Order: sequence, then structure tokens, then C-alpha cells
Amino acid sequence: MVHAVNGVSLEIRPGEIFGIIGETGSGKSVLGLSIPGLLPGNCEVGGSIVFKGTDLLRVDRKRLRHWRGSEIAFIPQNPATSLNPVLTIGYQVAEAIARFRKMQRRKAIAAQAAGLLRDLRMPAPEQKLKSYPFQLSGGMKQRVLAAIGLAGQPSLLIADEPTKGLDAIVRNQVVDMLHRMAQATGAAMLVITHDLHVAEALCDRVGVMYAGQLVEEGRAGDIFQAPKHPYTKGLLRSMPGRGMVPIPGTGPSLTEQAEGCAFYARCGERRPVCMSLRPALYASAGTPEQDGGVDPACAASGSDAAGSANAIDRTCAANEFNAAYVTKAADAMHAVKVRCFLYDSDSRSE
Ligand SMILES: Nc1ncnc2c1ncn2[C@@H]1O[C@H](COP(=O)(O)OP(=O)(O)OP(=O)(O)O)[C@@H](O)[C@H]1O
Ligand code: NI
Repeated sequence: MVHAVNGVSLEIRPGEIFGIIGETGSGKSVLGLSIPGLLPGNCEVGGSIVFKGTDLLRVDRKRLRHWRGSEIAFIPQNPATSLNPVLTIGYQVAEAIARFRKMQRRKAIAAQAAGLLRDLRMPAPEQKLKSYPFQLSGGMKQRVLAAIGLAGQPSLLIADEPTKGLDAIVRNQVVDMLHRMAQATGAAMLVITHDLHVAEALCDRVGVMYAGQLVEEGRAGDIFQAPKHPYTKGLLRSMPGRGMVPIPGTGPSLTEQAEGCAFYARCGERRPVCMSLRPALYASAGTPEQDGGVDPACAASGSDAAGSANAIDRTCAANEFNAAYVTKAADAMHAVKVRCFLYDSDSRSE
């Protein structure tokens, strides 16, 4: 059995882009998939995932299915395999619009589909509706998936590695597109990424995952300028332009839960106490606990900050009845845990 996510608690506020970074295998995708209930059957989710005041882990399947796609959209990791190769782009976007916007008139649906693609800066959108996925570049396919995700006008959008495999120019376009999406829709976004430059450029807040745990969380600016956790420091040192020094060693096995700090074996700053004691979350200013629940963006959005986009105003209005789209767990018991059972070799040890 793998403890893929081991007690993660985070809050994502309306209009905010929250990035999850961390090495491969740290549990980023599993965490992202756990929110809309998309994990495969061999995974078991514990704790609670509170979305707009409702615990998604306790809501009935029918309601969750309805929310998935409409309220919560998931843009999967691999655009190449996520689109149906034998259906046109237009058909696939239109289908999502018809379903989630309860529209029937074909012309109106096609117009909305083209509009969505245009908003996402797709070149020649009307023409693209007639194309098949293989005729599109990676960046264009990414936009089609984004359009399908946006068809339901979601308030939470989860994107898993939205820039994977894209060249630098297209990567910047996708970052720009996601940015614009968050601003225009007021949706909260959870962006899972390997690419630290993308996280820095795109995200308002960042959570750093290691071995299934959130080890540090804070404003993107703070994390990238003054990382606190030795793992975060190591991760940043591995960036091109920051030395490109990889962290020595590899992550721990997730099949057993070690006592103490999961990063102990690789940490350059370890002390004897770390062997038995897991450090508390490294949180910088701007994280919900430290603000006492007051959104600093709201406090700052007086007349003097009027220039800082409508997204913030919408965020504050939404905050009046909903503190957040995804809510931080009240205690450790409610933090998210995902255990994945392995079918073959591991079943003996259960
Ligand atoms: N369905 C599953 N069954 C068993 N183990 C799983 C399953 N899905 C993920 N895992 C394991 O859970 C851990 C976390 O995986 P996850 O895919 O979330 O990592 P990640 O941080 O997204 O990595 P990457 O950056 O490579 O995408 C890994 O050890 C992985 O092998
Ligand atoms: Ni992943």
C-alpha cells in the first residue's frame, strides 16, 4: 500500500491560483485527482475535502458527478490522450457546452464554442472547430481541454501539468491563458506543476509537496524569494538559473510511514530531533491561519488598490458567504489522506 497523500490541508480562495510543486512521485496528481473524486478504485481517500461548505467525500455520487465538470473542472495531464481522436474539436467542445449550459440550438452552441476558443487565444477558432485533435499542436490541444473545462463555468479548476511537453513560447501562452482565465472567471485554480518557473510566474500561492505531505506553503513571491523548508530551498537550487544543483538522493518509499521528518535522509540542515519529530508546516505570511481568516487581498482592495483587477473584488464578494472554495481542514484528522492499494505484490502485506 502506498501513502500517496499523507495528511494535506490547504485552502484555495476564489479567484486565486494555487500551485502545487514537488518532485515526481510526491503525490501532486493524486491530491489533484482526489478533489473531484477521479482517483481509480484502488485508492482510498480519508479526511475531508470541503468545497463551498460541503464535504465532497460525503456527498452522494450523483451530486458529485453533477458538480464534476460544472462546478469543478479537471484539466488532465496529457492533452494528447484526453481528447477523442475520432471526433472533431467542435463536437467535443459543443458536447460539453450542451451538457453544462443546458443549451440545445446548434448554432448558438457552435458560437459559444468558438467564443471560448477565441477567449483562450486560439488562432482561427471557427476553423479549428472542424479540425481533429491530430491536426492541432500540443498547445492548441491544451486550449481545447481548457475550453471543455470552462464550458461548465466552474468555480474550481484543477490543471495537472498544463505546460508539460510544451516549448517555451507555447508554455508562456498557456500560462498567460490560465492567468486570464482566473481573472475573467473569478474561479479558483489549483495548478499542479513540475515547472518551477511556471509556478513562479502564474501562482498567487504555492504549496510544496514532499513524500505525500505539504511541507511549505505561502505566497509565491515569498516561497521563491525566501524559501524556508530545506526541501524547498533544495528544489529551488535545482532550477536553471539558480545553480541547477539537484537534491541528492531520492524520495522515501511511500509504502511505510516513517516517524520524524520524511526529508531527513536528504536534508543538509537535519538535526537529531528531526529523526523522531516531523516539523510543522512551514507557512509564510498570507496563509489562512496566519491571517486569522481575513483575506489580505480584501483588506487591500480599497480605493487605492482599485487598479488591481476585478478578480479581487469578486473574491471579496464571494468571501462574504463562502470563505473559500476549498477549505483548510479544522484539524489533522480532517486533512486529506490517500492510500493506494497495489494489486499484486503488495496485497500480501495488507
Ligand atoms: N493508482 C495508484 N495505485 C498505486 N499507487 C499510486 C497510484 N497512483 C499514484 N500512486 C503512487 O502515489 C505516489 C504519488 O503519485 P503522483 O502521481 O501523485 O505523484 P506526482 O507528484 O504527481 O508525480 P509526477 O510529478 O511524476 O506527476 C507515487 O508513489 C505513485 O507511484
Ligand atoms: Ni503528477
